Amino acid sequence: MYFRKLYTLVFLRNDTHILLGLKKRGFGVDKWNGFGGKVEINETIIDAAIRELKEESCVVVKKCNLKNIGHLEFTFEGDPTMMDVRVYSASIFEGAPTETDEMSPKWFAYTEIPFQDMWPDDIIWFPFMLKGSC
Ligand SMILES: COc1nc(N)nc2c1ncn2[C@H]1C[C@H](O)[C@@H](COP(=O)(O)OP(=O)(O)OP(=O)(O)O)O1
Repeated sequence: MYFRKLYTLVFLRNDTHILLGLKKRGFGVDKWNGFGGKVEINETIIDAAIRELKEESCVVVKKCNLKNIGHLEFTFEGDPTMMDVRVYSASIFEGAPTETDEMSPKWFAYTEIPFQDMWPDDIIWFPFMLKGSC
């Protein structure tokens, strides 16, 4: 039996590129990923997605411009917590992606995603996301 914990993960995209951030500390350090983190108590999932994106990249996105594109569940051997990750994408946002204490942002062409420096599961589900089939 697992204890479920809610997380968010946001990807900014345009027709050809996706914004990833290189995690500078903590869980997933030195991996490229979307922007996200834990949903706080008394916070909606979407508010958490907006807050984490801003904290980690300085980009502001409006609720109406966030599209819910997926739901991932991760478990780790010996850990009773299940990470319940709600995934969003947005192509309309305000501000320029800026390095923060947590993340260093960079745009990648869809053909040049750095899977070798990402979580190993990403190569399985990213292609579906990039094709727009989720
Ligand atoms: C295991 O595979 C994973 N793949 C991908 N692509 N993303 C993952 C995976 N496991 C977790 N994640 C995501 C989910 C969240 O967006 C982050 C983890 O959040 P974090 O622990 O950094 O949460 P914060 O609230 O920012 O934590 P601190 O404030 O304590 O730094 O990774």
